[in-house]
Amino acid sequence: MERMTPLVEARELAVGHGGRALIRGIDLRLEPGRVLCLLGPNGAGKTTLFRTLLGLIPPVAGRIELAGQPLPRLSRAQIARHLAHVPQALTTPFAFTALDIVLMGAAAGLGPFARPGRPEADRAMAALERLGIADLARSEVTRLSGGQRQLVLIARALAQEAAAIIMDEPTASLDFANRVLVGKAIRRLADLGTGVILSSHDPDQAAALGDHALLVNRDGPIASGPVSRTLTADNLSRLYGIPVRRETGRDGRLHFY
Ligand SMILES: Nc1ncnc2c1ncn2[C@@H]1O[C@H](COP(=O)(O)OP(=O)(O)OP(=O)(O)O)[C@@H](O)[C@H]1O
Repeated sequence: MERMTPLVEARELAVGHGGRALIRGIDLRLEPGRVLCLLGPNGAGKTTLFRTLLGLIPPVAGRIELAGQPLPRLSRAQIARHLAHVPQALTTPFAFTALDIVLMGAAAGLGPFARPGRPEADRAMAALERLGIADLARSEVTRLSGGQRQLVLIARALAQEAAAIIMDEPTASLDFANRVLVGKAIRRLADLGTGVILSSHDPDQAAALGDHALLVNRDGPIASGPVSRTLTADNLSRLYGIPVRRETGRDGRLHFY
């Protein structure tokens, strides 16, 4: 059977800062419609890996391809068509409205001198509606709560309509209802064919949302593969350096404690 070209592929990747590797030997592959969860302790290098995959910092070693094309050969606008990014937090000192921010996502695939028009505005509004925050469109983001700002960032990534989205702890600052909302939105996106790579500090969430998991700590990658085989008590105990137990609930979901 012919193998599908992955949306994102990294081989023998080493990532770090100033040429010094934090993690070495990362192999990852994201296919359309799949959710890959990255788990690891604080400071392991998850954000550094994401910034490397997005072409924002150079790899220390190894190769990255987006839809079969080497990352260094792609322009920023081309990368934006392949990969959208939901950072950990929205930081802007400017009084942008939520709609302004989401419009930036809708316009990310345009050339450097093109201006967003009606189609981009419609896409931005549709993304806000999908996350149930259309009523925030005219609100200044500096006045929104952390959770609302996070939803705006996710809407910006949706509006970009990239083939894959990288999300850095997308539900970290959300209350329970918004966590559920965003979790469902992520699964729905994947069901419609988008590839998602997300980091999480919650193995239960990774098991619920992920198809695959990649576990990395300061020693490097510990395990990767389908969630049920990768999120084992042994692997998570090694990952976090504490005893972890795993249980399968009556609903068939994995729980860790
Ligand atoms: N621009 C930078 N220059 C030098 N070192 C950096 C830079 N950004 C981050 N680091 C260091 O790289 C290491 C990994 O940071 P990173 O943010 O990638 O970890 P993380 O796994 O995402 O952590 P967390 O779970 O706490 O968000 C940390 O020790 C951090 O201090």
